[in-house]
Amino acid sequence: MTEVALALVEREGRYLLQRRAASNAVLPGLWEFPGGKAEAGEPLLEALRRELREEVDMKVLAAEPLPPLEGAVRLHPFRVLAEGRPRTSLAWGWFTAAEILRLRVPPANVPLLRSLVGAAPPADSGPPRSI
Ligand SMILES: Nc1nc2c([nH]c(=O)n2[C@H]2C[C@H](O)[C@@H](COP(=O)(O)OP(=O)(O)OP(=O)(O)O)O2)c(=O)[nH]1
Repeated sequence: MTEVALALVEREGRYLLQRRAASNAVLPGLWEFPGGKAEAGEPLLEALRRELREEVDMKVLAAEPLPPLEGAVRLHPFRVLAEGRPRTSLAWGWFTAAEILRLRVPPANVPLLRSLVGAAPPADSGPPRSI
């Protein structure tokens, strides 16, 4: 099974999304969380760090894993505290989970997005701490 690390970078209730290139053979034009496949033997947290750096030039400061989702690939979402501003040649933006559900997204993301809508973190929960 292909293991994919996803970065849920949330700021003020909005998540960073980027739009996959229209030319991408896989899920063209869909709005996704930054992330990608772990290489052989690569720990998920390393894949998360590498993909966030490669895709949006941001640095992971802290990450907390959420339950994985099984589909064509296995998605491993992490709540991520990241440093910097996104820099990418793809279209990108900050969206609430409810807004994301109105965009074209990978089908496997829908249950995750629903759980984010239903479980907005309490105001005092603070940013992710573990790493
Ligand atoms: N990045 C990302 N991938 C997702 C999301 N939802 C989802 O089903 N996927 C799937 C699509 C792909 O099958 C897989 C990620 O593959 P990818 O092609 O983006 O991976 P990669 O960056 O490692 O790219 P490559 O080296 O294979 O070109 O996970 C999501 O929100 N973000």
